[in-house]
Amino acid sequence: MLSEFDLIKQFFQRDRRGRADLGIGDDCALLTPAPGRQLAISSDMLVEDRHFFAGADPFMLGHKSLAVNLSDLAAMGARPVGFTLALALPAADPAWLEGFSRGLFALADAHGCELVGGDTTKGPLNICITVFGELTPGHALRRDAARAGDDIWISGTLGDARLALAGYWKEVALAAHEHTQAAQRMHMPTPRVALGLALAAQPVAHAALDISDGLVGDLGHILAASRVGATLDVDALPAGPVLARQELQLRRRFTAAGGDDYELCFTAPVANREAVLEAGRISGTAVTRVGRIEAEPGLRMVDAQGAPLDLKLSGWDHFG
Ligand SMILES: Nc1ncnc2c1ncn2[C@@H]1O[C@H](COP(=O)(O)OP(=O)(O)OP(=O)(O)O)[C@@H](O)[C@H]1O
Ligand SMILES: Cc1ncc(C[n+]2csc(CCOP(=O)(O)O)c2C)c(N)n1
Ligand SMILES: [Mg+2]
Repeated sequence: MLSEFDLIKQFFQRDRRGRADLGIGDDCALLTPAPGRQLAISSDMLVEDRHFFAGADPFMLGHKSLAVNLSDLAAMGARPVGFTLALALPAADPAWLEGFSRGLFALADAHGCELVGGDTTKGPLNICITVFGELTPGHALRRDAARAGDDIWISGTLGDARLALAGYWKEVALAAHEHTQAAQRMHMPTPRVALGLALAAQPVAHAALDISDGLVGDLGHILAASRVGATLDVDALPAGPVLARQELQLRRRFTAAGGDDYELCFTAPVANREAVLEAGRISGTAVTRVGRIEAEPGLRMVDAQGAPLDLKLSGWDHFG
């Protein structure tokens, strides 16, 4: 039987020296911030039966637990530095821990983000990560920084994760290979860290966030914080490759209000269009212009001809 401390030592404590002055093993980790840089901090929790199905693949769960957190750093334009991991586990299962830690560290190492501490307890499966990043003071891509006249942009594609969920829920009948492809987007999201860094560099963008609850809900946070409104061209939203083959109404619903996308939605002045495209190129991330920030409050959704669309969509709400 693995004890609590064996488990930490075997699966989470690593010998290599990292950025932290003191990592796993004491009451706190110690990190020295780089001189003149600002810390960006965010937490995200994944709960069984709410964020993932019971029996979920542990490698993909390790990846996703960190990916959704790195996505928040990306949305702020911060460079990942380190993270803590709080875990509740129903049992100390070595096979599960091996897969989980492999998925977690594969992504952590790809971003130079060090696991510096955490907490482990017995209980219903629950994974909570807190990430730490750094950025140049004044360059953070804040939700309150959108201005009337800005373009609205989206990274990558939207809706395939929601389509996969619809497949699991039997809302939509998908061929097995289509479901497998869409499910990859749901279980293994790609945090757009390089794009976030490129957008915060000049800075090129004004406001940004990552899309976790669905675009219309999340864009609403930018509009409220910035005290502006927007027109969104729903038919310009880039659908994931599997969703792109579905009918128009489903495409509209799942691109505009899917959830689990972990793409960036950001605003930038019209004068920076070429700079945004360049940020996309240097980060290897597709970027698509999908609307305009306006002084008039409210979100106006329109079709490709500019005609109003009344889609009655809202964002994911755990208590809604
Ligand atoms: N229990 C809490 N105590 C303090 N602040 C919280 C708590 N829960 C959320 N917040 C804060 O509320 C804001 C919105 O949280 P939320 O988790 O919805 O973030 P998000 O980035 O919109 O979504 P996601 O968590 O999917 O990335 C964040 O600033 C977050 O730090
Ligand atoms: C089993 C299962 N059911 C539903 C979903 C969809 N889902 C759950 S939480 C969430 C929003 C982001 O969460 P948060 O705001 O807590 O970060 C979404 C889109 C899923 N992934 N797995
Ligand atoms: Mg977020």
